Amino acid sequence: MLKLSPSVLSADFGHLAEDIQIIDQAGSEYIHLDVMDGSFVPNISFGAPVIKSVRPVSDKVFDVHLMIDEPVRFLQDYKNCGADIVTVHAEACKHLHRTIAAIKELGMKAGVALNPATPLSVLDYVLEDVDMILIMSVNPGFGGQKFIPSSLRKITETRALLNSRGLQTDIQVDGGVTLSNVAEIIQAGANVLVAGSAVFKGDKVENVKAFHKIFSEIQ
Ligand SMILES: O=C(CO)[C@H](O)[C@H](O)COP(=O)(O)O
Repeated sequence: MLKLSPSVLSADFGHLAEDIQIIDQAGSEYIHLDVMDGSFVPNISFGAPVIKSVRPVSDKVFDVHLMIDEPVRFLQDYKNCGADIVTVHAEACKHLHRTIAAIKELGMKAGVALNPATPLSVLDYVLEDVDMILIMSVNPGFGGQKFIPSSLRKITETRALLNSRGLQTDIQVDGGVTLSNVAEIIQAGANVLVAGSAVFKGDKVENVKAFHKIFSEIQ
């Protein structure tokens, strides 16, 4: 099933709770929360206290993308603030296998994100343990960037690898996803689509509906 995960990085932080309620009521399946530490990525966003403060406004899946160094240090905080899925970057973990196991031991789903230059092969020995693979289609740190075209081949190769092992793991794509390119991203094999500016710029409800219209034409 195709799922839309609007990235609140592009929301109005002064009205974050209201913006989350709007995209929830418009039908978004997930809420994507981008945590940035100013070290792993060149930007700082928000952390567990902010997520905890907006958790009561929505029952949707809180899909937390940790763009932070050594995220294993903070997993308990993300469990406590109500994260359902925690995605860590392969590049940010000294011990990726241990970090995935720790996320699952806390009762959350484990995602692993790959930056545009990171090969799929880093997942070879953890593939069976991962609930979601996040293919970054921009260099992480900022919203509103352009989709990197080589990401399409990476998505195709990820789906082929999963199929070859009989796995139906979710493939999430994040960065530069728009109403114009989402169909080809899905056709390449993605099923969880993150969109920041394409949802929050303009009419949020109409934008969510427009993504879902495309999803229904493909499904
Ligand atoms: O992880 C991110 C940036 O690191 C954001 O989720 C992503 O960039 C979404 O923004 P947009 O859809 O505007 O590209």
